[in-house]
Amino acid sequence: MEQFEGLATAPQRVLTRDESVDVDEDTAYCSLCEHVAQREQEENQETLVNLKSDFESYVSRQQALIASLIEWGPVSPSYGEPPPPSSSNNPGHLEGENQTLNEAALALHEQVQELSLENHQLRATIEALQKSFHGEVQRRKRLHNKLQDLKGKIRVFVRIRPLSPREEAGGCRHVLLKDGREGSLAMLPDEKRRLGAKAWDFDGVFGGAEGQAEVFLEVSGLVVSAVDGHNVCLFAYGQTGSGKTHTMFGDEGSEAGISPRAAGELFKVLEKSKEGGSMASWNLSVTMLELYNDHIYDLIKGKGEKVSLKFGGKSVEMIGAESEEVFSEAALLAVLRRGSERRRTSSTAMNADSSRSHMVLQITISSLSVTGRETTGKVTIVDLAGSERLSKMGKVADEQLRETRSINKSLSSLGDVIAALKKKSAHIPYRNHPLTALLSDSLGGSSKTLLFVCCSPADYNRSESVGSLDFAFRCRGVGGRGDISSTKKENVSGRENAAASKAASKADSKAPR
Ligand SMILES: Nc1ncnc2c1ncn2[C@@H]1O[C@H](COP(=O)(O)OP(=O)(O)OP(=O)(O)O)[C@@H](O)[C@H]1O
Repeated sequence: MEQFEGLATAPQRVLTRDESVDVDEDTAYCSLCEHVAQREQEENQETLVNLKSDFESYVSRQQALIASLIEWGPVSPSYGEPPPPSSSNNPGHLEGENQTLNEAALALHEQVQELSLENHQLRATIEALQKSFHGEVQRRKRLHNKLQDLKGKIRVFVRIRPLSPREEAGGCRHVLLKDGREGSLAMLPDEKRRLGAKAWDFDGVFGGAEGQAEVFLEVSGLVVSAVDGHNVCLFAYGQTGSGKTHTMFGDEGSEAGISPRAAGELFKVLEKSKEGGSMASWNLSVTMLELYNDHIYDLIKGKGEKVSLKFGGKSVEMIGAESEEVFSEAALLAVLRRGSERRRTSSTAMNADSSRSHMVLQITISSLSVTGRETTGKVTIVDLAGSERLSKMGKVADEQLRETRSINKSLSSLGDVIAALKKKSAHIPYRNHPLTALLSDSLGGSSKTLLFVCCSPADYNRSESVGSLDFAFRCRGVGGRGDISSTKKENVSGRENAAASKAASKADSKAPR
């Protein structure tokens, strides 16, 4: 019965169109064909198992009959007396039955051989389809990467928070307005201080009416890139109290920010890739660091656990940083919550719950494809501490003064790195500050960066907003679409910039605030 060996070990995995990793039609079609062939093979397999069992029962019945024939028939010389002439032990009757069984077994054997051949052919079809499916998966990855790079290696979005109740009560004026064109932003002139209007073009502008889900739509494609093996950096920059932590972490439910949404999306993409048949296994680990007064602390281990940096050839090693493996979205969210609670905050003139440190969250995704290809990508999420002008802080304690100076120094190092990347300098000063050293493998090169510049819309924050937006505009020039943008300079002598002023007044009349 060797012809049955190995049939029970035929592949059992079934692919469905829904489980397909991507939206690419060719891949979906390929996956569907594989599914159909697989289904057919499974049906054949079931028939074969039934036939095998029938065949075995015929053979055992036949063997029992032969045994009876030997026992009772005239061929058996050991018995002197012939058996009594009953139908059950009549050798003539048994021989007839044996003949019928022989014929049935022969017919079954032929059927089994036919099905075995068909099964073999189906297996070859499945192998060919699987090969083509894996080719399609690679093609989808390359196209997705190309698309992300075409959008710009550093993409810059502006998020303008709504006026706070305190600002509204104080009669603050809304001076930052979305222009009609996508990604255009205008700032109203300040006639009293003789400051002209300004306008910028970014990759996108989110006003106060756009919620967390809309913001995340710009990020989800980059989460797929990280699973595909690229380094992705998402960071929030802006004045204190402008909405950075709200954007990067947010609150529960619909107010959840980028980090918890990215956590959910990561697991969704990983599970889909595994079920879709392209990924054999994955591993996800997370580190969470705080950079406070130029020192790095581990937020996973606990408050006060210092981390140091060791510079190798092109790499930077984090000594003392804990990397926690997580296997579910809930576990990753629990790590995020724990780390966020440990972060240093204090009350400032601008924000009652101001983050006084930079927070760097790194999620590393390693995966193994079914063809044996190993891939590692990383999502780095940075919630920068708020930049604050010392002159605006009023009377503050020495400690707060030191914090603010350290924050401003690190942000200026970040600016230097961006400027060097923009100039395509041979030397990029990543190592000048622990913040930029930590981001060295996620800023520049082939990595993809998405910067959210958060701004207050209020007139009394005008100069801080201009500072943040000018910084953001400089960043946008690093690779991609940003290279072809232009900005209109503020007219400091008091003469109005006509184009910017027109954009500002147009935005003032129709843009949602
Ligand atoms: N888009 C938004 N919609 C509604 N509320 C917002 C928005 N952005 C920020 N806020 C609210 O504004 C306040 C300040 O925001 P947040 O703490 O995120 O600022 P921040 O830039 O992180 O400040 P800091 O640098 O001082 O830590 C919070 O109460 C937050 O809920």
